[in-house]
Amino acid sequence: MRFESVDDTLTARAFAPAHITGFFQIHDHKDPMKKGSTGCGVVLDGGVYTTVTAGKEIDKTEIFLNDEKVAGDTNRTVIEFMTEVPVKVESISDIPIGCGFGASGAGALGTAYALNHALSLEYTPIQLNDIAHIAEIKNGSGLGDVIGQVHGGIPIRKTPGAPSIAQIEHIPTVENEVCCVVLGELSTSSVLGNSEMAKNINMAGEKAMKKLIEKPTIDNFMHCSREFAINCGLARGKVREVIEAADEAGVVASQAMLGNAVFSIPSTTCVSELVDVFSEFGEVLRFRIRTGSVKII
Ligand SMILES: Nc1ncnc2c1ncn2[C@@H]1O[C@H](COP(=O)(O)OP(=O)(O)OP(=O)(O)O)[C@@H](O)[C@H]1O
Ligand SMILES: CC(C)(CO)[C@@H](O)C(=O)[O-]
Repeated sequence: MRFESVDDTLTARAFAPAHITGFFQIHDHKDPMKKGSTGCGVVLDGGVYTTVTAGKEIDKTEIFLNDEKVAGDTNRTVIEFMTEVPVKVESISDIPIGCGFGASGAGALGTAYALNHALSLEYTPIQLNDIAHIAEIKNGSGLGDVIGQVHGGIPIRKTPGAPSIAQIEHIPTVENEVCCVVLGELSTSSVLGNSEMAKNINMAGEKAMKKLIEKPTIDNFMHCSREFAINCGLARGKVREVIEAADEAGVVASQAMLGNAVFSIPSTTCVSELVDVFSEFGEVLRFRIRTGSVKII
């Protein structure tokens, strides 16, 4: 692809939603198409807006997140897979980074869709979804977020692997409110790389999945997630305190995987009580469930 003049700029913008995992099981495989997770999570109306630009003035690929230059390894893997043209990727996130909201998956999906549109590369949505999944797997930044993000709502990921092969089923939902409080960051790759933790995650994840399948409701999803977070040993310290404070107010909350953050999907009558409890620990972030998926904007 050759750009004749500086006016000859190609650009496109995409939105990809956040995905909070409630519980999961790791499924290792040497083929990134088959590696991933099973589990269940919720897709939010907040997420990452990604603009991709190519042109004569852009001679090397650079990635920006919230106006700061970042390594953007997962985004880079997406780009290298799709084109040799250098591009500028600018993501603006209205969700916290490194806190269990699937920002890396949203960035990968947004990059894939915007790049495809900007350069008219003619990949299909199915291919773009798989490319984003493979980039997450190769960089250890996520396992199943991309699958959730492309389906919207509350997808139960019943089999692992890339979006084109993973089987999902939805928990019926309207666009309920999701409340969150963030206590700090937690690196996804550091948890996934700890073999003792991975063993505990898999034992607790299997139990949670069995229990959810028996009764696939939002209420049961929150109970299964809470039990998972405590059983696998990830919910400790302040995260545990927030979960217990919510218990006292009669609302089930759990940890956003994998982050130092707590989330809940309260019934409309409990929202203000939950917000009061969460606000004692930090700023309360309020979203709605997004039943749609990625979009070019
Ligand atoms: N949209 C993005 N664009 C560029 N870099 C990103 C983006 N999202 C996350 N990162 C980078 O990924 C790293 C955090 O990855 P991590 O997977 O822990 O975060 P996350 O995706 O927000 O959380 P989780 O996967 O647990 O939901 C940080 O170094 C951050 O700079
Ligand atoms: C590993 C994970 C919890 C990190 O966000 C997520 O990608 C998932 O559910 O597989």
